[in-house]
Amino acid sequence: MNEKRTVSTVSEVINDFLKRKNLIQEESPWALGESTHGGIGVFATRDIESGEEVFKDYPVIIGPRTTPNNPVFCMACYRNTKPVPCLENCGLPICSAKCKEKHKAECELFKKKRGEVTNHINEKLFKFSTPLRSLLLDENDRKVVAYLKYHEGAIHGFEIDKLQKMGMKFEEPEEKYLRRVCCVMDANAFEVIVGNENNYSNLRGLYPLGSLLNHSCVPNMMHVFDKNQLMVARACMKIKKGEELCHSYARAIWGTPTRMYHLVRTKHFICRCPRCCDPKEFGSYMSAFVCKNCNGNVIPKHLFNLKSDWICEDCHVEVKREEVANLMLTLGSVLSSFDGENIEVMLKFLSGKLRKLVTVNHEMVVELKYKIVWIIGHQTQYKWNDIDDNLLNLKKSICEELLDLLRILRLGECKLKGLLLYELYLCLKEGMRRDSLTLS
Ligand SMILES: C[S@@+](CC[C@H](N)C(=O)[O-])C[C@H]1O[C@@H](n2cnc3c(N)ncnc32)[C@H](O)[C@@H]1O
Repeated sequence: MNEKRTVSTVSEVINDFLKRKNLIQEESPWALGESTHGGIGVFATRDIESGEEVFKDYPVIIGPRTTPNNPVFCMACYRNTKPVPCLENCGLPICSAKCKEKHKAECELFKKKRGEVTNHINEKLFKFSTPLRSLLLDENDRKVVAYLKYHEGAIHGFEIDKLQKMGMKFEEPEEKYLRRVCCVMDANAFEVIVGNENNYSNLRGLYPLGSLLNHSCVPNMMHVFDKNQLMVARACMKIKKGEELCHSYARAIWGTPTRMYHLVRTKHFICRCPRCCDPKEFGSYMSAFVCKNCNGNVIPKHLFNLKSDWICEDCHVEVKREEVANLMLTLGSVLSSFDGENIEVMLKFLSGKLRKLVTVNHEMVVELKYKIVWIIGHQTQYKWNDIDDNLLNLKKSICEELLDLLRILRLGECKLKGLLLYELYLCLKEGMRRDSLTLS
């Protein structure tokens, strides 16, 4: 990058990218500007209605995530239905002749880089392949990547170490470029899910304009991806002209310390949005524990400090941060041990032990309720025809409680609200079906 990274140079690069992808809007409701969060941000150039589409964006780099257990999928269409090893022995999965054609340039690159070729899918290679794809970018797209923000640090670039351990060799400038790409991806990439909950592929995509949205835990923007991984970014509440457009880099159903830990570790900043500034999280107490002494709410003693001890709001008894961390770990492992086969055990834990330890809206309670919502009506043993009225009503109440919580957290027309409303609608539909059977 020769020119300085300013609002005007970045705007030029982004607009050129959108033009090349045919995504330029006639009168776009956004413009880049200096953000009070630091660096560049995206701002509304007019009032925007809730639900209105604000921009579309396309990934400059996209590929598999490195998460464990990510099922292998076709490198060209990203579907995970029966990918087979590429017949050219590059080690990557591909699913059809059409996809093989699309994958040709990448196939050549990977064969050249690997040296040794084999006729099976190399799952490690697949998993760490995304940054390597940047070697296929043309000058214009490399310029886009060069203008995106990044942070250096030990946790970034491990994909390149893994590829080198697998025997790949990179010249010094190439390695430097690849490591920079990893840093840029870590700072900016979006999780992209292709498929549905039963059969999905997990990707990460670098969306140039999307990358310029700063974070807020009270976001005014949300996004979805279509089947071609095109991002559609929408307002999830009314936005006034001049306001900064922000989305959330963390899960809304995490409490403040969990979101803070995630943002510091992965994005290197401390959020100071209204929710993070309020130790009670708008009265939701999503991270509070029940005081062993007086049953009051135990909350972090100091804001914006990951090492803070905790304190009871009522009796002021202090709790060491290590004790809270251990409790969170224990609760987390209990929750992940629930596989959905026995909902009664989950319900007993929810209304029994868990409620004695944490507040009614604690993130662990929310996580468990969320699990229960996706089990009732959908999973084996708990399909609509298998459940009694009690379980049906329970699911309905949980959906309503979670929707209330989203309102308290000021999350507007977010994706989770849409999903919960849909599940609530399914409960009401099933209830009406049962009523009509009783009447007939
Ligand atoms: C995806 S980029 C967002 C655009 C970025 N501001 C830029 O200049 O390109 C993410 C980085 O922006 C900064 N950032 C985003 N939201 C922030 C916030 N709420 N407070 C402080 N820094 C923030 C952090 O450095 C973060 O790692």
